[in-house]
Amino acid sequence: MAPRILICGIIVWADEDVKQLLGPIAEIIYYDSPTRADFLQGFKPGGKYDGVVGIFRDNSSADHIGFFDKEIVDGFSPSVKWIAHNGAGYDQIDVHACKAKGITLSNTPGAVDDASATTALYLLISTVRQYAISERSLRDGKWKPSGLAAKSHDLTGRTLAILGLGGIGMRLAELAHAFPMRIIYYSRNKVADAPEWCEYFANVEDLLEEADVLSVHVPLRAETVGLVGEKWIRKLKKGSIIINTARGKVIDEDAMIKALEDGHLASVGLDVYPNEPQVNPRLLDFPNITLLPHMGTETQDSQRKMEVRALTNLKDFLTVGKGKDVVIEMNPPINARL
Ligand SMILES: O=C(O)C(=O)CO
Repeated sequence: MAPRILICGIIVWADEDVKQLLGPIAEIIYYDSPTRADFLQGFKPGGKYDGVVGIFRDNSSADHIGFFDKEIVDGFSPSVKWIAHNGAGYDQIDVHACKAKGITLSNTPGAVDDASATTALYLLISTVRQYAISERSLRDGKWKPSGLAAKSHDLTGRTLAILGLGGIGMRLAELAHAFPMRIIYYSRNKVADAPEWCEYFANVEDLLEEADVLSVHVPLRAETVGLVGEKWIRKLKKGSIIINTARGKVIDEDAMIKALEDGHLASVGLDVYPNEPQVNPRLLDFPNITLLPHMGTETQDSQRKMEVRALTNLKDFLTVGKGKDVVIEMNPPINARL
């Protein structure tokens, strides 16, 4: 009997790839659960998802069944061995519950780098040049607001501090280096293959003191909730800017809003929020900030790359027993052979 793979979400761009990659080697079933209770019921012996060995998951499934938290993961049949998440951030999945149950989790790093880094670049340019306020002024029939130049700068020669030099942070560094901006970064460890123009700071507070713009690229984990808080924000120079395309909860939103109110921060550019899709109404009152509705991977090219990459991880799991892109918390790896 062919191993069963559950598509838990929506495959938008890689419909043909599903057939090619998994069709010959698996029985593909599509989730059909309007509620969490129905989803969990499906994994009971004889249920519609019983015997599934691998799951493709994307964030759209959360609208019906919620996050892959401990309750969901614990409810999977023992046959489930692999979850291929379609996305770079996997904070909607309880990775420790997966590990405890012998389920390997993979994500799609790399596939999102271009689209997410260009989103950060857009926010960087928009905030430094105050484009959001000027566009609003034009739409209101008022041409440009007076005094804008006094609040706006060239990017050339200014310092971009990158918090977390993974794939997205590195791609943004390359793009911003073209101005050129000065690029500095903080990561837990110096990145071995970072170019020499990317200056490493072992001490985050030294980095913050040098930054004109701080761009956040760390994943959301228990230890990164509120990482960019009052103390770090106040270490930034007066008039600096924060860009966030990572996860909303990595920044202490109240501390950030306070710093916008008292002028310590000149602007922020946000693509992510603590409780998406809700956006704190206090943010909407600032004309000088740029807000996007989580556009980080809203391109067909990136979304297709992500879908193919997640499906390929499942194919590799089925054919050679291990997929690529296993998330870091899975170390040492689980032997996921069928
Ligand atoms: O891939 C992800 O996790 C994203 O949030 C992209 O914006």
